Amino acid sequence: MVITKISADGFKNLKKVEIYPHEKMNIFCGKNAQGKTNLIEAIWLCSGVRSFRNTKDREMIDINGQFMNIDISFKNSFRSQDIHFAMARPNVREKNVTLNGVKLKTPSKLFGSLDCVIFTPEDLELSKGSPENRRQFLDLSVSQIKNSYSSVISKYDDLIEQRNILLKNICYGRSKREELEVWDIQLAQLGAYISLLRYNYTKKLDMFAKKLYEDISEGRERLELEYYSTVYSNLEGRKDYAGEMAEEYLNCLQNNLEDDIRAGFTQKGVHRDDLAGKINGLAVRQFASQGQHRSLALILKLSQAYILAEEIDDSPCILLDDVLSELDLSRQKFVISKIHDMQVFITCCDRNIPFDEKSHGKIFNIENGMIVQENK
Ligand SMILES: Nc1ncnc2c1ncn2[C@@H]1O[C@H](COP(=O)(O)OP(=O)(O)OP(=O)(O)O)[C@@H](O)[C@H]1O
Repeated sequence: MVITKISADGFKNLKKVEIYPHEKMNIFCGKNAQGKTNLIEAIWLCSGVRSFRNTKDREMIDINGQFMNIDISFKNSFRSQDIHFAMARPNVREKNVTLNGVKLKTPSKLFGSLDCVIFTPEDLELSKGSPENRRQFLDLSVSQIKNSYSSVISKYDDLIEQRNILLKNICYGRSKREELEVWDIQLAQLGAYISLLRYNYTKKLDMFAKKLYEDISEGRERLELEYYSTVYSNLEGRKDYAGEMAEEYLNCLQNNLEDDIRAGFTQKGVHRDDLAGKINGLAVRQFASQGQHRSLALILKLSQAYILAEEIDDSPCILLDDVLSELDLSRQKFVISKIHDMQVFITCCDRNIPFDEKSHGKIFNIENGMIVQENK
């Protein structure tokens, strides 16, 4: 997949942007607060996934302006496509989003057209940070290859919230235990399905990540990844998420009920699971060094890109927002060597990036929301 043209105007501080990216490497250089991340965010928005910065709709439009529009043309080996994304004040909820001229109901309908993988500095904390980050990583990864999955996750989150409110009400004698059943049955069905999808994805992840980790550690370290479930002791070979697995999930919720009432929240379930790893047999969480955490985080993101590429039978666009400057030279070279045959958008403040721009890419300069190509 290759983005051939990006136009943007009025998206945050971006002004009259019109660029024709290189089909491989694109580097966007600029001082702080010039609009580099805004450009990455504009591309990401057109992938149909919500803003990675949690930007509210009204914040997307230039504070001094009334409208914003983003236009992206991209192609794969079969066809060329166009995305148009626009909105205007005051009614920012009403977005004008079209794919190849056809109006879409919501921006999320763009999902699955322009496939992107994004690396941000926060992703470098993926291994070391909280389990919540890894669950979000798994959920985004699964939703990229299974369209309906993100709505399952939001439904599960709503149910858990309802259940937790009810648990507190039971604790204070305001509700009865029997009222839980209706929530638990639904939770068990969704939870079993989520467990299975995350488990299957983790198996793929393990396959790609093992090989990449061996490369980054020059054969010295062996990585194993596994899905840590708070409900199931073993998910190997399981398929019947609507039957046996849902039943086991329900039993788990019911067996923990008294503890949950005391705690005031649901202590077991996919909202408490984790992606766990071992390096040379030692648990990453307890024993990994800073460098090992960082390498693992990179490898998880690279594996995400490789799995998506395999699924869509094409390479996704890679968006690296201010990540390389956080890495030492050998890791920078490693990352670039693993994505050099995909289209890449890199933002940075300085241009000490290990690649030969003359033969392999374009460099753009960003200043005050305006973008100019440097090496024509
Ligand atoms: N709605 C908006 N309207 C106008 N300007 C905005 C809006 N939202 C953000 N900005 C401006 O965009 C600029 C930030 O752009 P961006 O986050 O892309 O910076 P950056 O070039 O990536 O910087 P850094 O290297 O520091 O991360 C800030 O100056 C901010 O004030």
